[in-house]
Amino acid sequence: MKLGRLNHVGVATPSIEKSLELYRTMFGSEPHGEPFDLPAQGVRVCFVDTPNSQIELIEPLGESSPIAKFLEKNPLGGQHHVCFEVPEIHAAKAEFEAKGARVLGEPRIGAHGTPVFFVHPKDMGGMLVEIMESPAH
Ligand SMILES: CC[C@@H](C(=O)O)C(=O)SCCNC(=O)CCNC(=O)[C@H](O)C(C)(C)COP(=O)(O)OP(=O)(O)OC[C@H]1O[C@@H](n2cnc3c(N)ncnc32)[C@H](O)[C@@H]1OP(=O)(O)O
Ligand SMILES: [Co+2]
Repeated sequence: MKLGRLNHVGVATPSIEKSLELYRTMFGSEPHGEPFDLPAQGVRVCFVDTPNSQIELIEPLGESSPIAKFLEKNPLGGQHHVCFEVPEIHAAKAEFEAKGARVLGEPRIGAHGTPVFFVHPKDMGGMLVEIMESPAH
């Protein structure tokens, strides 16, 4: 499998509004659209565009949010995951599994409307990796 385009860097935050204020003040950046809820992923999301990728701000949604523990350990928030595109999600999942990496659950529809899955940070050199089927697929 070839490493695809870096789609986004996921940044966990206790408050999307406060993070957007930071991006406005520090970079003069405006959000790409309004924040929206993704209940199936347990997060509220908002994107900020960069010239070659996106920052994905994620705030916990609901009590069992997958980013709750991360924010307990990092109350200010911080870099949470990186997301790479692949042409075909099921082939990518099978390849990670064949190489012994722990895929966290089944592919689910992500913030860009295509299926995504996560690979355990302990199998990826300490970095949580999101794999996303390319929107062009
Ligand atoms: C917006 C939707 C979607 C998109 O389309 O883009 C998203 O991006 S949703 C993003 C949020 N969703 C997820 O993160 C789903 C996948 N995550 C998980 O399944 C879990 O969070 C996890 C990665 C398995 C961690 O489990 P958790 O219960 O939260 O914490 P633990 O304490 O058990 O962690 C075990 C171990 O891993 C270290 N860790 C945890 N998170 C990260 C991280 N983001 N980056 C690097 N390392 C991480 C944690 O510190 C523990 O290590 P030790 O302390 O050494 O045991
Ligand atoms: Co993401």
